[in-house]
Amino acid sequence: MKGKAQPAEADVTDLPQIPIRKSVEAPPLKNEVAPAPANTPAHTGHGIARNPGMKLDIGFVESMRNVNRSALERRVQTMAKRRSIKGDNQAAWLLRALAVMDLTSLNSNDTDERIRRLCAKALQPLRRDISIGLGLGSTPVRPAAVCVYHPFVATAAQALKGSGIHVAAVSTAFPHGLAPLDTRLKEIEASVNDGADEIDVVIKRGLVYEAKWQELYDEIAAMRAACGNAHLKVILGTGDLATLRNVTLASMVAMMAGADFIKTSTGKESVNATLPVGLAMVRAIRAYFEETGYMIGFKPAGGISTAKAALDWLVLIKEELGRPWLEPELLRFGASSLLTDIERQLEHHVTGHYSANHRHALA
Ligand SMILES: O=C[C@H](O)COP(=O)(O)O
Repeated sequence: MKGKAQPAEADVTDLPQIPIRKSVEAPPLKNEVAPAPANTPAHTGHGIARNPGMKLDIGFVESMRNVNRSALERRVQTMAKRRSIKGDNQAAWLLRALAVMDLTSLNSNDTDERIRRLCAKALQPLRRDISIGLGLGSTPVRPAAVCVYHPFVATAAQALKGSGIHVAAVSTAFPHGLAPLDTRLKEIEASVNDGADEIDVVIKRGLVYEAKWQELYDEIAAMRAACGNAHLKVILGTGDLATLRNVTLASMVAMMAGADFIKTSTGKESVNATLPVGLAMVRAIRAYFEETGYMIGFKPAGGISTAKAALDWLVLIKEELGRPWLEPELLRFGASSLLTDIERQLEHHVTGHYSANHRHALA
């Protein structure tokens, strides 16, 4: 991915100071982080090697079949009850949520002008008085990426040039993914040519229903090849997949095919990102890491619109995967309206009162 995390961010969002009880920390991971080869072109700058993928291993995929929904739901409920993040710590976590955000606009009535305004918001996401009140000084805390439909990639790339903010494109016939493969691959190439350095692709959910794992693998591998150096986020459309077992198996196949991130939802399904689904996916990420040593990113997306929801997700990820997964290289929130609530909560932290939503308007 292009650019690097802003160095001073780590100071204001120093999560190890967050009072999460030691007993609920994620257990240590089995393997060491895979070292990045010095000449890896897409090396992220955080010592994280890009997932090269692996041959489809049906035995490994099938070994993940036994997903216990009620156990996952219980785990999620326990985490929510234990969470207590207040005051300065809460502000720090909210800044972290902002730093890992893919600020998104995926509306059928998007225009170049609207995307330019979205990019302006990404460049200066917090009102100046709030930034100063938080003691951020001139240190910008900004979203990791702006995420748009293909026709707006060039506009976003131009508006964000030199900022270090990535440009993500939803390509491959978003949100259903039902165009011919060749058409979808051409869309990826066009987005990369226009300046996208991250591509969010959707899978054909029917391939999961029919357990056509080889075809799913082949399609994702072809998409990865079409991305070149751009990073590939694979959207599973989990609300369409019916079972957590399907979610887990699709996650495994996507990672084996070379996904840099796996992402829950398009935001267009009737059920979008939920914590039990997220838990199933991060456990698949963990299993893949323990098997291969490669760290795959996670992007919950769709319906995450409140600061409280973002905190719940951050706690889940920290407890299940640990601190390294709280960096933009490994975590993103796909969200169109979350920034508004985060800014409101940070304003409250600074001033003690809330202002109306329209004072934090996005595009
Ligand atoms: O990928 C991102 C999602 O489309 C955003 O969904 P949202 O509009 O529900 O936040």
